[in-house]
Amino acid sequence: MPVQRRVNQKSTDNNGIEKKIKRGNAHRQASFWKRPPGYLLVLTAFGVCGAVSWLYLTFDNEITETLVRQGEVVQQPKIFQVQCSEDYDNYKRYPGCTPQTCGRAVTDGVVTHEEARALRRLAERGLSLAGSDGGASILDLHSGALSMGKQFVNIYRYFGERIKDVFSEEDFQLYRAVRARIQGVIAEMFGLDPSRMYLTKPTFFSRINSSAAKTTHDEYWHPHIDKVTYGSFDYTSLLYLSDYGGDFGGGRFVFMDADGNRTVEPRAGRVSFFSSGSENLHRVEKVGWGTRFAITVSFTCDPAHAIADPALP
Ligand SMILES: O=C(O)CCC(=O)C(=O)O
Ligand SMILES: [Fe+2]
Repeated sequence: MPVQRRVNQKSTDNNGIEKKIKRGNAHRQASFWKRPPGYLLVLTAFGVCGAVSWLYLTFDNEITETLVRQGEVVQQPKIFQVQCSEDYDNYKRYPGCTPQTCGRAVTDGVVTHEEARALRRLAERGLSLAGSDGGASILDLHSGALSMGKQFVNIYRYFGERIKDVFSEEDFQLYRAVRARIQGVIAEMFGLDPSRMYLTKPTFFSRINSSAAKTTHDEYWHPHIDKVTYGSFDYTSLLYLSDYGGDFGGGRFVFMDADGNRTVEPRAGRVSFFSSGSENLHRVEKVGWGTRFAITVSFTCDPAHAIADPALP
């Protein structure tokens, strides 16, 4: 797995750096008694610093480019093409849906501020019923899964008829309308037939704060590939419901490319979408303060993995 390779490579590099520094120290200690000229010590120090910086910049992969800032308003999708990974050679192809070209895009022109506010209120109401003991809680309106303590409950079973006091038919209509618009914009950007792509599970609201993780479910920050993590995903979309820098700090979305990191700063109403293969390895930065709300809405090309829109039971 690329994630694994990166980690191993990094620790090998760190070992290399450590060895270099240790070698440098040993050299300095041995030659101290011979009192070398001062300029040699200065040159050695510069050399070691230079080598360490070069190795760090080359291999640490912490060089970051911001694709879209929170304060920017992107009415038409801002598109970033990336080469499709070779994984697609091993997947079944679905005409009109399987990516021919891969990439990512961000748009603020699909969901209005009012819709984002209404969806955020929906998320707040639902997640206030329970929530994780750690920093990351989810609410899946399709399956009914809601984080509770260190596990999940099914809101439809747990709350029964009372769930109708929490969510209204209009809430579900709004989810459906927004889902359909996101599907349309993904189809347009990737040149797909929207009737050949299907909503898939899980589709969930997330609420993240800076509380310490209590279980692995709270560890949202790990690098991952959605197609690997979720299986059925072909296109992932994220609808942000709160503002980076205003509602929370940290929590930027990070594409981890071979030549560096590229971030998207969440903004309420912003939709970020991408092909779900390993060309779009990504992670979420740890949230440092405040609360971050988002919805993950994803699509599959495989009709066998299609799900219906969430609905009140
Ligand atoms: O919330 C985000 O920005 C990303 C979440 C994510 O990577 C996922 O749901 O797979
Ligand atoms: Fe993801």
